[in-house]
Amino acid sequence: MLDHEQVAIHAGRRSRLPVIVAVHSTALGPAAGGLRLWHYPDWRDGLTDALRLSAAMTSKFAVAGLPIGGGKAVVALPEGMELDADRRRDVLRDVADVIASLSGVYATGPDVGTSPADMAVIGETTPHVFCKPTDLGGSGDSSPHTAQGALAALRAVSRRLHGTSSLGGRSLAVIGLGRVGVGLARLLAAEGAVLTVTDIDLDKQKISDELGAVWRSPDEILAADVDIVVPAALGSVLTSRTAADLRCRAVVGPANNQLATPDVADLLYQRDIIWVPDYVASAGGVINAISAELHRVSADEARARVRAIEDTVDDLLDTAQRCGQTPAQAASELARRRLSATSPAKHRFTWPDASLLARTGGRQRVRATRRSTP
Ligand SMILES: NC(=O)C1=CN([C@@H]2O[C@H](COP(=O)(O)OP(=O)(O)OC[C@H]3O[C@@H](n4cnc5c(N)ncnc54)[C@H](O)[C@@H]3O)[C@@H](O)[C@H]2O)C=CC1
Ligand SMILES: CC(C)C(=O)C(=O)O
Repeated sequence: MLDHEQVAIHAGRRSRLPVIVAVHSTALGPAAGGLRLWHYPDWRDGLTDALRLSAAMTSKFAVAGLPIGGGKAVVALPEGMELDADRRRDVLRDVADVIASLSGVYATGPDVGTSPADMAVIGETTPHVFCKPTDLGGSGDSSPHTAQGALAALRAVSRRLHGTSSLGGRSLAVIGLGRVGVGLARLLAAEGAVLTVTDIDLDKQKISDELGAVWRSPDEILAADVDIVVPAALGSVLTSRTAADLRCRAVVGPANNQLATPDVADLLYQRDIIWVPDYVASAGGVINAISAELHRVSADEARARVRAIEDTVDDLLDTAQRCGQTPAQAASELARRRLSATSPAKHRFTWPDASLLARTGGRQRVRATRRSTP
């Protein structure tokens, strides 16, 4: 059975590439979630990714306490296809057309393979986009905030493991030195953490050297003898096999959809390894973007909301311990409670029209507008 409210699949008018937008839930508000532009063996693998990623966004917003629903967009590139600047622009305009056709049910942002500059191109067609560059009125790159949020989650776990939130002297293995991973690795190195790192892109070894980290191959790193493994690349790194190989005491990181299957959370629990659900640890980027662009709070207040992920993780770990649950069960119950506390889906939420923001000079707190469903 399809769990999602709607899934749009279009062959891009210009690029002919498959553009997929999955809206999982608008129970809490209009849906949001990033645009992933990535290679897949088959476009249907991109569809599977979009379905899983959008469902995770619903939980992410619910646990973060934001009145936003879960969605995600994926453009599935065939293996080996590289996009030159013109073709990339075509793809982004195709994505913008699909988002515009959804009339405000979904707004996009950056994810793997996309950036604020890409959001600016989408913004030429539709207002339903966030994280555009700051000089174009957006909140800019989400990845530093995602890294700060993951750091906050790591602090809560460090307190559990070592009695202090400081990560100085702790050993961590960071998987993936992309925009979020490298930002997080730099924060950890600045605090005196002992780092092991990897990426499939061997050029990233330069960053490893710069950070004074130990480089491992992607195949070896999960079994590294460290305090905490930090997934910061793509999903499904935790399988029943890799869970058995782990030698760490916790797995906490910003990568979305880390579990290949939900039961891996139970395997980790049985091995006494703390796993913080990815949709909790990775929420910093959207917390900042929504706080800045929709709630119009100050940069300090947005940062404080991102740092509050530490309290959220503390509370989840407390609840899990008290109730004899895994942190995954505690988080998913919290999300379920918040989702079921909303009134039945009699109305569909949509993103406010950009003209509303323009009319209010962008200073007024903008609420999602509600549209009656037939
Ligand atoms: N950018 C953001 O604000 C947010 C990102 N995330 C998640 O964090 C993760 C990283 O995102 P970004 O840094 O933005 O993406 P990115 O595209 O900048 O970086 C991904 C990195 O992972 C590497 N990689 C891919 N497969 C790998 C593998 N098997 N082993 C090791 N390295 C591998 C890539 O070479 C690249 O350096 C993704 O799962 C994303 O969905 C989650 C929330 C927000
Ligand atoms: C950064 C946002 C847009 C996102 O998709 C996510 O949190 O996964």
